[in-house]
Amino acid sequence: MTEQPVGTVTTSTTAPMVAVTDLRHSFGSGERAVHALRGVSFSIGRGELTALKGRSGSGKTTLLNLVGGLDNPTGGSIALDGTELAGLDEEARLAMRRDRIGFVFQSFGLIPVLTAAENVGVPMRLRKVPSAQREERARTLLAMVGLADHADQRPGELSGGQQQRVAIARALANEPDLIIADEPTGQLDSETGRAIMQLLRAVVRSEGVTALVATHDPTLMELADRVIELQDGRIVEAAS
Ligand SMILES: Nc1ncnc2c1ncn2[C@@H]1O[C@H](COP(=O)(O)OP(=O)(O)OP(=O)(O)O)[C@@H](O)[C@H]1O
Repeated sequence: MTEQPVGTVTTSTTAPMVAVTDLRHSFGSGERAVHALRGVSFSIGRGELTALKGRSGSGKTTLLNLVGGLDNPTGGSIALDGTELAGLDEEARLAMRRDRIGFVFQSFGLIPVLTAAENVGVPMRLRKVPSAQREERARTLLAMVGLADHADQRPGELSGGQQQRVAIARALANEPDLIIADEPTGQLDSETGRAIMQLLRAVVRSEGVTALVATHDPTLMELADRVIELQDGRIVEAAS
């Protein structure tokens, strides 16, 4: 049994990993308000890889930030594994992000002065995992993403594709239930991008995680279990 923070809804084993209902989000107010999301609803089952597509400005990043608990929606609700994000206090929300979600960004987001293994260890440090255990898991994860021989190199000594592999290993460090990735291949050439997408597909399968990935990359759309398309803050297509 995992401990439930006070004030959260009890997790149900049948709940979808992600349930988004009539989600709305605006930036600013009055006449100048930008309505980035205008009533978005969908759910993602456990172990599914969902690609989120849409033109620039359609609301993809806004949606990922809300699902990841990085921002509060203007309206509607988000439940992760049956827990309503709106019902969590700041501490519980932080714990949810740290322990149950792994983030992957377009710009990799690695710490330049740390080695690949130390970067992968960062989320575990936040959870106070002892260093020997951290080191061992970091090396296991780096081997899984094909970087066994690069554990002691710093990001500046790695290619873009290798850096994104480190970021994927880092996202898996705390055995998350959900991976949220925003344009993970946006800075990579198409061949490297394809390899990263195949890696994401493989880890979603092998680790049993759920993934929501914003992308313009047709490779991921082919590999995804489903594709959700956003247009002007609304879902226009939710193919399975
Ligand atoms: N912090 C902000 N302040 C004001 N408007 C914002 C802010 N962030 C996003 N927006 C607006 O919200 C809308 C949705 O933006 P969002 O970044 O979610 O789109 P996107 O689909 O991720 O685009 P891209 O593919 O270019 O990353 C856009 O009109 C954008 O200008």
